[in-house]
Amino acid sequence: MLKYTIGFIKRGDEILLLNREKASWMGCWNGVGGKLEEKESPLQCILREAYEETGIELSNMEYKGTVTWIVNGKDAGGMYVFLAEVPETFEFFTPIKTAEGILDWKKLEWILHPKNDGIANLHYFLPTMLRDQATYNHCFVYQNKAVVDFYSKQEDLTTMR
Ligand SMILES: Nc1nc2c([nH]c(=O)n2[C@H]2C[C@H](O)[C@@H](COP(=O)(O)OP(=O)(O)OP(=O)(O)O)O2)c(=O)[nH]1
Repeated sequence: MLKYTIGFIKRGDEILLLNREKASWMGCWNGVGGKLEEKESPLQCILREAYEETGIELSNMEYKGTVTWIVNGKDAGGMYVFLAEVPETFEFFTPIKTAEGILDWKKLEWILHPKNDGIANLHYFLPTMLRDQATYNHCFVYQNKAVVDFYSKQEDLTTMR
């Protein structure tokens, strides 16, 4: 079982991102989400975290796979990834300053721009996740803070039943 969830709320060509105020995330835009609580399923966790962090009550989010990290040769855990598409008419006015940080709708073009270093490592896995119906296991290999390898594998759902 992985420890975290991350979720992307998509409205047209924008995604609602959070710039957390926590020291470890300072200045870095990322999806909503957080740590799984005891006895909570990944879906329950992301729906709770999305509500806590944005106030948006989603009834469902689509499971899109996992992201895991290997840091200096060691398994460093990972997160379950979810997506929710809301209609383009969905009203949620930003930027909003919350207890967690700042929420804002960000254009996909901005999120995926290769020169954008004000964002968590989303450009590696977000395009596949948005394009493909299948679920994937994405893996980052870090050497200290630098990504030295990244690979994705389509999830084999037969082994998960
Ligand atoms: N894109 C990306 N997201 C990450 C990475 N590592 C990581 O924890 N996340 C995600 C998982 C969660 O959605 C979020 C972590 O949020 P958080 O540490 O504030 O979680 P939390 O509020 O539940 O934690 P806590 O206050 O209970 O300690 O960031 C990463 O390397 N890349």
